[in-house]
Amino acid sequence: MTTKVAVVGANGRMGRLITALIEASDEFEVHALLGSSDDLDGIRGADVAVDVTLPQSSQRIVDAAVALDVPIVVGTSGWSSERIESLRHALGTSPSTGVLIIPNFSIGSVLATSFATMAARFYDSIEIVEAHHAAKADSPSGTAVRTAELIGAARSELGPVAAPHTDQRARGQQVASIPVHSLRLSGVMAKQDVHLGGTGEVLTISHETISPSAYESGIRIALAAARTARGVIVGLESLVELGLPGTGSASTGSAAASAPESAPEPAPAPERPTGQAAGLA
Ligand SMILES: NC(=O)C1=CN([C@@H]2O[C@H](COP(=O)(O)OP(=O)(O)OC[C@H]3O[C@@H](n4cnc5c(N)ncnc54)[C@H](OP(=O)(O)O)[C@@H]3O)[C@@H](O)[C@H]2O)C=CC1
Ligand SMILES: O=C(O)C1=N[C@H](C(=O)O)C[C@H](O)C1
Repeated sequence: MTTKVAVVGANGRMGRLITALIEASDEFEVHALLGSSDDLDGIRGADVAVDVTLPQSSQRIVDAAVALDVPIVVGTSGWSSERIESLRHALGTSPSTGVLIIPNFSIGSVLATSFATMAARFYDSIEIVEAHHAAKADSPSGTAVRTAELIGAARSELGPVAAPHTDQRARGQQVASIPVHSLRLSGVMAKQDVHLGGTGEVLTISHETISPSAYESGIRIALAAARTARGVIVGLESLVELGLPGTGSASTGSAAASAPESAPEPAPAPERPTGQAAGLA
């Protein structure tokens, strides 16, 4: 039985990638391809919808999917922990459908964020530098916001990071007290460096997406999981067993706050015998 998917944002970069992936798959089929001038009622009857649009459009699309009882995977950025909490509240205690908010479909990015979260309580001086292609509409990136929020939660007993002179504009935008600096550059796809400064040392956790193919495995995992999920689920790490302390659906901080009401069993950690995402592909 194939899963019928409605792609919202089908004309965009991610929408085209997801459509091509569905069309090449035996597991999924296209139910509808929706752009900004299409009626969201086109989602009706799909097994799963996926939203890859703009932060300012995403809430309305999620609301439409929930109203039609169609589970939705949200790849669009802009879902801060505050927005997620109000969505969770709106869905109530026994939701009949699922909303999977996946700030980054790349397993490497999710691992890098988890590593930074693990390291966060050992360093008081932490800043994030993210770089994206020049056509990206929003800043800071959804991944940087998620990373900063998870770091902030991991340090909840330690308090804010030590970030001097944040009244000066060039010091970035503070998210959960962590300065985030956004570059929008030709030649870059997506990159994030988390710098953790300590006594006599700096730990830098760096991840770079060099091809959109990095998103494909995560997209397949999220689409497959969405069909039976209930409630709000945040992050690929809730769907894939990373095997790291302090990660997964039983994670700490805002990841715990993101624990799904009814998530599917996490997929086992992918085996990567060739150094590629073999187990995820
Ligand atoms: N989670 C992840 O791993 C990733 C997430 N992203 C995020 O995904 C989002 C999309 O990125 P990208 O594809 O590069 O962006 P693009 O600018 O290429 O595409 C955005 C698309 O959104 C469509 N759109 C806007 N509003 C609506 C609406 N109300 N209904 C239907 N479609 C709408 C536009 O449609 P039209 O052309 O018809 O006007 C446009 O084609 C961004 O938020 C980005 O940050 C990106 C990469 C990876
Ligand atoms: O717009 C993009 O390209 C990306 N957006 C997401 C984000 O805002 O974090 C995910 C990835 O970084 C690519």
